[in-house]
Amino acid sequence: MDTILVVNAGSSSVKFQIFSVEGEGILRRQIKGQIDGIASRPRLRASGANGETLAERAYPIEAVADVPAAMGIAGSWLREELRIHPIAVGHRVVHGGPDFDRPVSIDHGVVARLERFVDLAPLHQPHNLAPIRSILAGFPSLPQVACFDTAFHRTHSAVADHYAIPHHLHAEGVRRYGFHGLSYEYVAKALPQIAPDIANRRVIVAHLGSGASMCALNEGRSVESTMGFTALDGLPMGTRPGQLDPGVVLYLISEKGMSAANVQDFLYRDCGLKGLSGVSNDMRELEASDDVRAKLAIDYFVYRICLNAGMLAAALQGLDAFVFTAGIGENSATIRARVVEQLGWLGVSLDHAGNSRNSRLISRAESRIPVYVVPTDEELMIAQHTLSLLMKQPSSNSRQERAS
Ligand SMILES: Nc1ncnc2c1ncn2[C@@H]1O[C@H](COP(=O)(O)OP(=O)(O)O)[C@@H](O)[C@H]1O
Ligand SMILES: CC(=O)OP(=O)(O)O
Ligand SMILES: [Mg+2]
Repeated sequence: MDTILVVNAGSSSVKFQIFSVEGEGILRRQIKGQIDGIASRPRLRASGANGETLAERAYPIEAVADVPAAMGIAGSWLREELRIHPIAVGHRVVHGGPDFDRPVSIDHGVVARLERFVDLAPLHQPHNLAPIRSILAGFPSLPQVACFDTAFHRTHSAVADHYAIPHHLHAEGVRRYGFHGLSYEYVAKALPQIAPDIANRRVIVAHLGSGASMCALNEGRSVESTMGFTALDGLPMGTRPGQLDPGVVLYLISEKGMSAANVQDFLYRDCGLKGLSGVSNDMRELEASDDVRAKLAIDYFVYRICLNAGMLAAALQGLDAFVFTAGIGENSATIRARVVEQLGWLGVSLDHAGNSRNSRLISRAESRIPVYVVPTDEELMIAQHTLSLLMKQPSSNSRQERAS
């Protein structure tokens, strides 16, 4: 069976899927797995084509303290227990910079260009590139494809793409890229089936995971994002602050004597829900906590989602639907209920029973704006892009040399 392996390293999880290639352009999911709760309560879960459990293992926090450790565990499970031999590997690569506006076949030159963005996505890019490099070294003729979080947002207008800084900085790549593009692309492609009435209208999608952002979609294309040059901006996240006055960074440097490296570490690892609560970066733990600072962190998260919804509705000049996705958006009925309640002024009203069941449509029939929960599938987008690049290649020698 010809298979494609997909790898998606996020900030609190490593997700992977294996698809079989069945005829021209047809993919079938065979295995879906993830290690989540990295550095909080790590767990490997994997299921087969019919949803049957293939693995369910909890790990002590010290065993999976970071993404590389999780990548190692997922890699050995796939290699040693499943013995998969893919014909191609598709990777999520968070930062594509100004030049990569679509998925690309990977070679050493592409890797060298993507290494330039490690400092712009330090929680992701190194972990996205590490498996690419080791596969290039071990299986140089195994096709690999990089799919970018930034590419889907390259449709932004010039005003949405700029900061108010001198032009030469924009020319060298200091732009408002936006991230989570593979997730938004999936939602944009899924909406015509789920909600044909609104799929081509004005939709806000809230990708609420460990990293979190929101996207304004018009006719299925991204017109605005809460994230910018890096995945630090916009909503508060597990360990990142979201929108922050740059004056705070100057204060950290001048008053606290922090170096650039210290500030980078601080902004990517010590802020957000973790910094504000002092309890955890993990929404499940905050929801279970009685600590007043955990409550403040959740209040802040909800408040900023609603502020940003106003901004994106302004970018869209109105709103026809709202979509929740990603770890928190798909699973936390409480956060969704609080967001919808605070957006009541927009004419949204919640179907509480549907919301507690994580139904697809969670707004009431009389709600002026329908609200949906759409489980994202970044890995399916990556597999589709990988297969279409594979089919464009004149001849692939991947079938002779497969990963073992
Ligand atoms: N049942 C749940 N209730 C509340 N939050 C949840 C639930 N399940 C997952 N989450 C949260 O989702 C987040 C992880 O989302 P995910 O999209 O997997 O993140 P990433 O891809 O950025 O690693 C964590 O904050 C986790 O606590
Ligand atoms: C870009 C980003 O923050 O990704 P994730 O949510 O997967 O950490
Ligand atoms: Mg993610």
